[in-house]
Order: sequence, then C-alpha cells, then structure tokens
Amino acid sequence: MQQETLPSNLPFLKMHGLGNDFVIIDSRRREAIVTPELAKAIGDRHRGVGFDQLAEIRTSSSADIDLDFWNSDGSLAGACGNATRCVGRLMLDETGKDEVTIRTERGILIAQRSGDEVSVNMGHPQRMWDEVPLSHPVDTDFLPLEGEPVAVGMGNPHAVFFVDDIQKVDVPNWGKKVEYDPLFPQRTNVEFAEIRSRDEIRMRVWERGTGITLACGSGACATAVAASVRGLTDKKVRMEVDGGWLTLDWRDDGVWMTGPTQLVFKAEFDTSFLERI
Ligand SMILES: N[C@H](CCC[C@H](N)C(=O)O)C(=O)O
Repeated sequence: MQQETLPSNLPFLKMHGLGNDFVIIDSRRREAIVTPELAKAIGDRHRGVGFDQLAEIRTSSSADIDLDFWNSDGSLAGACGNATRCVGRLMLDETGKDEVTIRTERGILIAQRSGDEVSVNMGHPQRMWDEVPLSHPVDTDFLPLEGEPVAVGMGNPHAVFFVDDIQKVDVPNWGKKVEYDPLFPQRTNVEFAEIRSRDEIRMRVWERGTGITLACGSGACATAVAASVRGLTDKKVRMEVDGGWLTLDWRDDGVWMTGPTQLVFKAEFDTSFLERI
C-alpha cells in the first residue's frame, strides 16, 4: 500500500456507542488521509485494528468540524449516527460548549449534551424514491419485496422490515440479500423491527458494507420513522438494539437520537504495518 503521505505514527481513538465501534482519526492539522485502502486495512479485525466505521475529523469552514465516515469494506457511508454522537461527545468536551455543529455529507448536524448522554439531530428523513435512493419509482411505504419493507433515507439508505418475532429472523442471510437487491442502486442498510408497544421497539440491523452490528444510529432513526409512518408507534420511542437502548424523537426539525458514548482507548498506529498489505 502507498503510504508516503502517512506519518510513521498515526494517533487515533477507539470509541463505541452501544457496541457500534469506531476508529476516529483527527486530521484537523493536516490534509485528509483516509482512502478506501487505508480504511480497509485499519478495519481488518485480524491484521488491523477493526471497526464498524472509521470517522475522520477535518477542519470546517461552516461548522465546528467536518466529519467523514468509512465502512470496513472501504466504502463511504453518508451518515453514521452513533459515530456522530461519539465525535459530538469529543467536541462537547473539547470546547466546553453545550452544543456543537458537525458537517457531514448529509449537511450540518447538531450535537447536544443530554445528561451523561449525547443527542444528535440526524435531520429530516428522505421519503421520495429517488432520495433514498431506489432504482425506480415505487411506493416507499411498502416496497415490492418479500416482507414489504419501508424505505427511508437518513443520508444513507435503509430498508425497514416489521416482523412478529425478531428471534426467528435470519439477519445475515435476509440482510445480505436485501443489501444487494437491484432496487437499491447504492445498496442498503437493512433493519428488522418488532413492535413491543406504541413507544417501544426491538430492532436488529444488517449494515451495508459492514454486516451485523450491535447498533446503528441512522438505522434506529429510520426504524422510528418507518414505524410512525405505518401508524405502529408514536413519534417518540425507546428502542432496544443488540448493544443497549436509544431514544428516538421525530420532531418538526428532524429526528433526534439520544444515547450513550464511550471512549475505549487512545493509541497510535505504527503505519509500517501497511507496507505488508
Ligand atoms: N453505524 C452507523 C451507520 C453506518 C451505515 C453504513 N453501514 C452505511 O453504509 O450507510 C450509524 O450509527 O448510523
């Protein structure tokens, strides 16, 4: 792998939100360095460090920071709710402010302190077929696939299936099949949701470019929107994912997501490991 532009020691943080884990690289004092190859190499859980997403912080001309997200297969993710909350926590601590702005591919998002947790406004859901995006015009409330999922864009595509018993769902097989269905020209994240009451949902996720993860923030937002659109829940719900609990609140100004963040460690890559890749 080409690595002339990389420093020999590259500092990074490992964080997670509900077990959705991230490597965070701060590139505010240099040019952005992450490439698809670097993301894949660091994302390898055996030969690299491993992550569900890699987030690269950059200087911003219009917000406190710019933020890019990469999947472990080297693809870019337009949105990542849990990493936004984790990086939001870093910026809230760094600045001492109660609110920070984060510019992502999706636009400028707001992160706020909420007791020990962090809330992020993930913006308005995208419900038009070409916004999600889908490959042709269809009813986004009932997609023409087995199980009739709801299509929701949250800056990245989601297909949300409602099931009676989540324990019986074969998430990897079903998830992968839907991820690559031609209806989704950019592939899709896939959520399976069981409604427990008007304000409680159990959700499991298959992430595009990553596979099963313990949580997916944008997927949780998409699931809350889908449940509300179908009339199954109220606009504010608690959601249990494999890694714990989130609160979702679909308000007039966007979908707010609140949950915990955790710093795991700070370390440095010895980037010479990349020479052998
Ligand atoms: N874990 C992330 C979502 C990653 C989505 C990514 N897999 C994509 O390709 O869109 C979250 O908390 O929102």
